Amino acid sequence: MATPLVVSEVCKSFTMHLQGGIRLPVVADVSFSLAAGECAVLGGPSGAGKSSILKMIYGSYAIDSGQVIVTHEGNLVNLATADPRTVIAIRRDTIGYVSQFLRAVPRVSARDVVAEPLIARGEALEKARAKAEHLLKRLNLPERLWDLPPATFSGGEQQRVNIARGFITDHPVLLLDEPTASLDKANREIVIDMIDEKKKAGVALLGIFHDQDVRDVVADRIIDVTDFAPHRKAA
Ligand SMILES: Nc1ncnc2c1ncn2[C@@H]1O[C@H](COP(=O)(O)OP(=O)(O)OP(=O)(O)O)[C@@H](O)[C@H]1O
Repeated sequence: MATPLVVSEVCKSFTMHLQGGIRLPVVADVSFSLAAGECAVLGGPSGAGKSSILKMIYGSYAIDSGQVIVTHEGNLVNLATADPRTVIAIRRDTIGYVSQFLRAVPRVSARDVVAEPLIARGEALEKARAKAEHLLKRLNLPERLWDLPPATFSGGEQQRVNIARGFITDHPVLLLDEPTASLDKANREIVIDMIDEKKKAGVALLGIFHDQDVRDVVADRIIDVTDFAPHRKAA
């Protein structure tokens, strides 16, 4: 079986156009791979570049140099050079992402926000909605909220909608950016179980977890992002 994700010598800096074009190097020579069925966790202090690495892998941030190779529909694709249509197809079928905050779509119910990634992959509406309801129930989102748009939900409720949306598909790679940050202990336990089920299903997971208890339980391996600090490379 092909390695689902290989990150090789990736470098990233931000150019601050409003500050006279100053370049801020964030990470350099980021190299690691993810195996099917493992959960690797990005570690390191605030500002080390953990979220930036996830965003590059998801195609949200441009990559200055290096490669992010993903196995997509049986082919190896380099996300650093992929065209936007390919990035959209990879997001639909290969790489899932649970961000910290829900980007709520006005007037779309919580149930349909969760069902949408399955519908985009061709699942029948009723089946997708049934699966969405199952996940929302599992995550203890009160049934009275399912028909409502999540914009006015509490932080923890929005996060559970986001988790359900990210976990509803069977993407082979799943990126998790602090998925448990706003959750109480009971719901954190449920998300830990859901991560475990993904691992058993052969999904490769890469996450950021500031909560040490969650990290200790889910991490098969910690990738220390300070190893990719740009100044170390220049020294
Ligand atoms: N869009 C951006 N424009 C400019 N600088 C950015 C941008 N995104 C991130 N940075 C900078 O890159 C550095 C790394 O940020 P990043 O969010 O990746 O760190 P992190 O390790 O995830 O931090 P935290 O644990 O606090 O979330 C920071 O100095 C941040 O200010």
